[in-house]
Amino acid sequence: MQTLTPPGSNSLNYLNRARPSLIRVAPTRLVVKCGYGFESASFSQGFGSSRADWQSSCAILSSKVISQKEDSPAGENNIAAVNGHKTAVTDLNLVHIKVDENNKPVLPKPLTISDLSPAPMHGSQLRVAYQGVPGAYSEAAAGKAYPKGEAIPCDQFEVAFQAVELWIADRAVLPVENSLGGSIHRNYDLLLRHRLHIVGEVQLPVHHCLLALPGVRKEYLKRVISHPQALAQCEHSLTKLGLNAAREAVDDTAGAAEFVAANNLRDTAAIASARAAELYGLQVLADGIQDDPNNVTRFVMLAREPIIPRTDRPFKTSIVFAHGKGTSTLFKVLSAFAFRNISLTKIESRPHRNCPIRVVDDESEGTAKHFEYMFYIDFEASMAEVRAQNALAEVQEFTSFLRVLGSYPMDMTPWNPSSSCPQEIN
Ligand SMILES: O=C(O)C(=O)C[C@]1(C(=O)O)C=C[C@@H](O)C=C1
Repeated sequence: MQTLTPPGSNSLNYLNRARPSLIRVAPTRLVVKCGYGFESASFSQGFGSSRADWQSSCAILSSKVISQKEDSPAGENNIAAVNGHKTAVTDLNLVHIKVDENNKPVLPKPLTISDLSPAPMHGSQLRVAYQGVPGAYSEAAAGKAYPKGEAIPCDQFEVAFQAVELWIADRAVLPVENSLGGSIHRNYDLLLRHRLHIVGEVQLPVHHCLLALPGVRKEYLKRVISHPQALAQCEHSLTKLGLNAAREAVDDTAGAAEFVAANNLRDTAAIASARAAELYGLQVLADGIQDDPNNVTRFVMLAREPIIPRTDRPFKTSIVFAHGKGTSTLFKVLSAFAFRNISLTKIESRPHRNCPIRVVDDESEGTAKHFEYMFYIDFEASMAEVRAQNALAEVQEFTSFLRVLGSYPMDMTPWNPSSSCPQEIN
């Protein structure tokens, strides 16, 4: 788990200074959701609501104590049960002291600074939502991102977002792009629709295996099932293996393995991890069947609160924006970064759901229709850097909507490519 120390004074100044300047307002309501002070509502709301929750829990607890006392039969005032704990009542109006099994008082410990950190909120273990079932690559990514976390499987990406929003989980770890298959568009759309912040990224080498029930030979196979990304990442290898099998997409790789095992399918193989083979009792028919040995998927770590951007290690910032009224918006936006020597690591466009088509009157040609897009950009700089702040201030001038999805440490861990070509086991 990543623990970031409090920000330096520069970033704090930045938070305070930038807050009003980059808020973007739609006709009637605030639409921009930016961490890092771009929208104060979310930043303070998270802490505010949890504190309110905590205060109301205290109020409920104390009202229970009082009603317990009032309900207690005469003569039993010295020991009361409060929420299942035996409590010695030393003074009717004052403090209830818990006692242990030897009737010794157990005094509450004072809160420390770590109790006040925003997460984890429930005990010391972070609950990390991922899409898929155990054995999915997303589970491995969740483990890489939060080694001490408790991985919580979710059946859909959207559920993982909601699990964090509803405090059922503390973080979500979700794939956004793969070196072979490209972007996972669904998660780009969901990032915009939900109000979570990107607080980190992990890159996971993805090493696929062809799995089948024990004793099944590849000649028997009529079907290969897996996540669409995994099928795309193994397209050429499957052809090279000479399989005469239809390919079918399912929700996740490990789910495919589980399905083959649970239904005792002797004509179906799954593309999944070696861990999925172990978990669901399948044999590995071919190992390392991804088309490129350097196959890597990039995952983002999402939280309810943003982290404070820093400058003491490489940071990346992700933004999303919509066109402004003027011309050459994209060119101007890219220039804002280029002039400041800020490298872009990713650019993605998605259709604008709320206004998908723009109608333009053209006197000579009649009416033209253009798709409207949302643009997602990742750039290599921290929002604590002045050059990044200035670039975004400029971007804001050309765009009708701008949101910072997160400013977070880059995953710099090198990965070892898996062996260079698929290995058939049988
Ligand atoms: O199906 C899984 O195991 C997943 O974790 C999903 C997913 C993806 O969505 O891209 C993750 C990594 C691999 O690229 C293949 C599939």
